[in-house]
Amino acid sequence: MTRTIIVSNRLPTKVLRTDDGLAFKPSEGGLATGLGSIYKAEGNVWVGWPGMFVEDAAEQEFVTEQLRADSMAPVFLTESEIRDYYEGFSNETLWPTFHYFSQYAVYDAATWEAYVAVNEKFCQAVLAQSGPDDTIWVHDYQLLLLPQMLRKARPQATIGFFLHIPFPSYEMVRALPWRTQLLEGMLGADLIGFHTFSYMRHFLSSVSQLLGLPTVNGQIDTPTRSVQVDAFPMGIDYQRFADAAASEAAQQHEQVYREALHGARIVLSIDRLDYTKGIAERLRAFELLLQRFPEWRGQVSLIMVVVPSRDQVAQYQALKEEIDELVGRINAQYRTIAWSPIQYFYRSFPLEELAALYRMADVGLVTPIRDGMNLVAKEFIASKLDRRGVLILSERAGAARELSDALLINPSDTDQLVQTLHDALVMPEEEQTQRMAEMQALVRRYDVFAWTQLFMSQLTEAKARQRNLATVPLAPTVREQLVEDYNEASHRLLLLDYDGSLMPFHSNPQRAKPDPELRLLLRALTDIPQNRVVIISGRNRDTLQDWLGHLPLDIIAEHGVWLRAAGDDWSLFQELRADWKQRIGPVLELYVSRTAGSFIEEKDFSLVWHYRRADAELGSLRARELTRHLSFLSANTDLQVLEGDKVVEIKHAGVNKGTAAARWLNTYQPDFILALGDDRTDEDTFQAMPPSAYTVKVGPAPRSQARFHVPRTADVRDLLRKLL
Ligand SMILES: O=P(O)(O)OC[C@H]1O[C@H](O[C@H]2O[C@H](CO)[C@@H](O)[C@H](O)[C@H]2O)[C@H](O)[C@@H](O)[C@@H]1O
Ligand SMILES: O=c1ccn([C@@H]2O[C@H](COP(=O)(O)OP(=O)(O)O)[C@@H](O)[C@H]2O)c(=O)[nH]1
Ligand SMILES: [Mg+2]
Repeated sequence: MTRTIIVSNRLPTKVLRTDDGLAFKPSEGGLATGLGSIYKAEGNVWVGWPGMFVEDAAEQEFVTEQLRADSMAPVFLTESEIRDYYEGFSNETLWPTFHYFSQYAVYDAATWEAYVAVNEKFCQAVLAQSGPDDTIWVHDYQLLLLPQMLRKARPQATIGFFLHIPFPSYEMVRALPWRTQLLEGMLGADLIGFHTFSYMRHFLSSVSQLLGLPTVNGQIDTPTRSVQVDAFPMGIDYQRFADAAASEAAQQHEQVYREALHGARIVLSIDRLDYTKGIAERLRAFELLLQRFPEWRGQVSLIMVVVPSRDQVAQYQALKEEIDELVGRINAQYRTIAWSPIQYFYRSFPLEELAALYRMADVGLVTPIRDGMNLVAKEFIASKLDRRGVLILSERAGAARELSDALLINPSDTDQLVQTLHDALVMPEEEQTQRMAEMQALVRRYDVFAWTQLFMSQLTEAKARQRNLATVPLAPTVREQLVEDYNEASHRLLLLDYDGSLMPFHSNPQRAKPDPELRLLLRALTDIPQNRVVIISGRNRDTLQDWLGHLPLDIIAEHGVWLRAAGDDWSLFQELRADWKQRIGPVLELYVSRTAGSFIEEKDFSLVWHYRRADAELGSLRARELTRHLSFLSANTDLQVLEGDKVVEIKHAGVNKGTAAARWLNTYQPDFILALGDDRTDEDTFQAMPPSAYTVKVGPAPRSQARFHVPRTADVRDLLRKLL
């Protein structure tokens, strides 16, 4: 049976030390509360940290035992790991960076080391808890390296990753000295999920700009696999909150609270203590409300629950002081014997009491500066059984992308917030229930169970897509077979693409000259009398002649336009015209003027626009535009537009690498064929080959008509050496 192993930094249960020894309590925070409902299905396990330093071996064993009964497996962290990995790198480097608080971000090589080590520790724990067929679902920014670590240990594993916080713009990510490792760490997964489309877009943009990997329709082609990226806005356990709100206990609490508040209207604010939540800003706005709308004095109270969080991190301590001071000041200024403007609680509440607060609040005030999702907003909605109450929600919370019936505010615009608070307090009941009904329908439908199911089914699909690709890795067994067939053959044809297959790319194409190793390798291959070695390239014949002409090779240049058999002169595949270049050239010039770093390569019978040295995203945008433009201009002609690896080429339609390669097949009648290529233009070669040929796609990702795939040019060299 396949099981699901959930992995997150924090377990949904935390251990506490009390006077009576160790105690267990539900954890706070959206990840733990949100997923807490779903992991207990048969055989599943949740691997994570129990939230406290447990040193004693006997105590560790006790905790492990207790948690096992609840399908949890603890990862114990040492004090220095808690400091450097959790408080340090996770919460002083990644958290502020991903929430656009770069001024708070610390860059410290020592905490990075701890982050790597603890991710490794989690990796070992997951491997110990799971079998090769299990699905592993990794959560959040504390474990960005884990997917890749698991992938190394289990290349075939099914691995999902979900990020619960925003994924910021490339400009933020690039500031991290460890950006490459972090992105590569995530790419160990088969499916990567985010709360919103814009987080997903930012991630794809970072991957393309920092790793230079191609991304199409949310799919990233890594050298070994294609990885799917998608948006999955997380939901809550709707029924659980609706039931809690309906419970006898919640109603009793509500009654007690209402009596104590003497009928004041209630604005409710609930968060973990965090500078991303905009708590201080919210207090200032509430103070302004009392200033600008004096009619609310004595009439409305802000109930503010702040759940202690990360209290060893300096910024959190400073924020705590700021809040204490603000609350003190506002209360001191406005309170009366009978009324307090702010009821401030610095602790966490059990579910029934939270439910009572949600039930009774007239306004839910959720105004984070940045927030991955914000589940409090959704819990507030689920608890409104009578559909009365207004949600004020920051447009910078992930939840705002779904909850368009909330009163959306810009958390930097205090005037707007104050006015919106007033509007909410006077909103007609009919409008309240209308808005609430819309939001309830949505939050109920897209609950946490739907979320899990969707993520899991997309993960299964992503995995199936990888498997269904006809192109499979050139596994050691296949390679042995290839070498055996090669050894038995007497007329061997080797069709070798140059750039991206024999040679890695260079930002300046003229610098991708064959290195001594490659020249020796080609020389040795051509020395074998049974071999016919053909370089099959899109490059112009002068360059190929210059670089490789001295070797006894056959050469196909300009995608099949020019041919040269070893020792012979160059000849044209067929008579072609080049007058069209005068018409198309200026169009390419236009794109060069519009795209710094791009340039034109002119060949005898084709023109190429190169953008390898241009800004990656601008380049691919322009490439698509140029392709459309050229396709329009070349309609009803015999010209063809091709998008290659960071190039757009326009050339004759009837002549390509495939038509040229076919000529070699006919004249030479080989009994062994190896054809290598890396880009779109090599697909024509692959297509022209008989089924028995060894066709091998080189480089990022297995989307090809070739039978086999190798990730790097270095693998090609290895393979060719095997033939000597
Ligand atoms: O584990 P802690 O350091 O105590 O922090 C608590 C959790 O905070 C973060 O929650 C996020 O996940 C929510 C659900 O997806 C989302 O609504 C919210 O916007 C996020 O901030 C953090 O991502 C978790 O890893 C922490 O456990
Ligand atoms: O006393 C409390 C107050 C809040 N919460 C829960 O903490 C979570 C906060 O999640 P959210 O997504 O809003 O923000 P995060 O803390 O994850 O950034 C919600 O599920 C709340 O129900 C809690 O467990 N105890
Ligand atoms: Mg190539």
